[in-house]
Amino acid sequence: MADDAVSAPPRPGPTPGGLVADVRVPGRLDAHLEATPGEVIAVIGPNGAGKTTLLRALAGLVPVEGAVEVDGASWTDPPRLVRERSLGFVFQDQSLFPHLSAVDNVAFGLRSRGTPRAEAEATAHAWLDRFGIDDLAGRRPRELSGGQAQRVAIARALAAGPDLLLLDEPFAGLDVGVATALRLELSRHLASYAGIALLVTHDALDALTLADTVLVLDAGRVAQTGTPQDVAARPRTDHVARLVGLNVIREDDVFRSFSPSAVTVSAARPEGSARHRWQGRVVSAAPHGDAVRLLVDAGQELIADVTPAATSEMGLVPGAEVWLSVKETAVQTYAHRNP
Ligand SMILES: Nc1ncnc2c1ncn2[C@@H]1O[C@H](COP(=O)(O)OP(=O)(O)OP(=O)(O)O)[C@@H](O)[C@H]1O
Repeated sequence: MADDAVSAPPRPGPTPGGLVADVRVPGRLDAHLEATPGEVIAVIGPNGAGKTTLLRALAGLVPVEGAVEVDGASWTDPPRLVRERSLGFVFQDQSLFPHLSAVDNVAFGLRSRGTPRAEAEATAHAWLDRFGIDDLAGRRPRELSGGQAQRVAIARALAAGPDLLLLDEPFAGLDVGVATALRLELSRHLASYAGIALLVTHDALDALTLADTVLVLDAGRVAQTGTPQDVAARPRTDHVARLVGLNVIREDDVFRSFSPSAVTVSAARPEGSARHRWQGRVVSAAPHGDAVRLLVDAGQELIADVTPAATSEMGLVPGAEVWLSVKETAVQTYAHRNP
């Protein structure tokens, strides 16, 4: 048994059914979401939008009004205890058990679901091996680097093949290189994971590379859902526009977005009949690739990329008054609501 399990780690769980949830936490969150088996949903939004609350509510760590249904079974009526939900989670404050070795941490979830010790350990070793850290199986969490500990935590969450995998900023606090390697590994594991994964992230790259669907939360509500490509191309909130490096303005019932490189910055009011033109004040100027990225307060914040030469010639320092304009042909217009 052990040999089999080590050479061929079990694919996570039987294919579960979908998720349908109306998650209401008074004053903090009011969100509806649906997901199908195998779907990876990136949850993005500004600080305080309710991302962590959503995950904790699905896990049963925060009491919810509404209903959570997974694979046709209610998790809320009657309320199921956290340990009775088919869940794997990596929460920022829910670190590894410090007194258990890496392999025992990974085996813990399996053991608590009744898997015999030897089988649980063999499966845990197989998962550590998949993450390339089985040689560290005997180490306690304090003897692991941040990246290694996070691999153990993700392996632990996946090992029991849960219906729902909840990852709250799994790469936060890791060095860029370590985060990049872990992102690649996670994307491999998510590709063969049969359950539904929700991944909270502040990083557009995570949303674009790991997710099938992006769910944008804003002030406790779902502001937008769609494919990563759609959300990136047609953002409906300022936060997402910033995340993907676009400007977005709202006009009546449409949004208009345009790239910072399409913005012309001038000291005087632009001639002609440019429809899109704003007067504002430079808030900040910072290097951005070969350009300088200006953040301008023009009633709303807009970003514009200019050359370093133009920055010094025009004195584009914080406080400088400027005009911004953008040609109609560089502006993408789309409806306010999902079709
Ligand atoms: N334990 C709590 N009790 C009461 N309110 C809370 C609690 N935890 C969070 N909140 C509030 O609920 C709202 C959503 O917080 P939440 O942590 O879910 O946001 P978030 O999107 O995860 O933010 P961040 O990106 O900063 O982690 C915030 O207004 C927050 O102040």
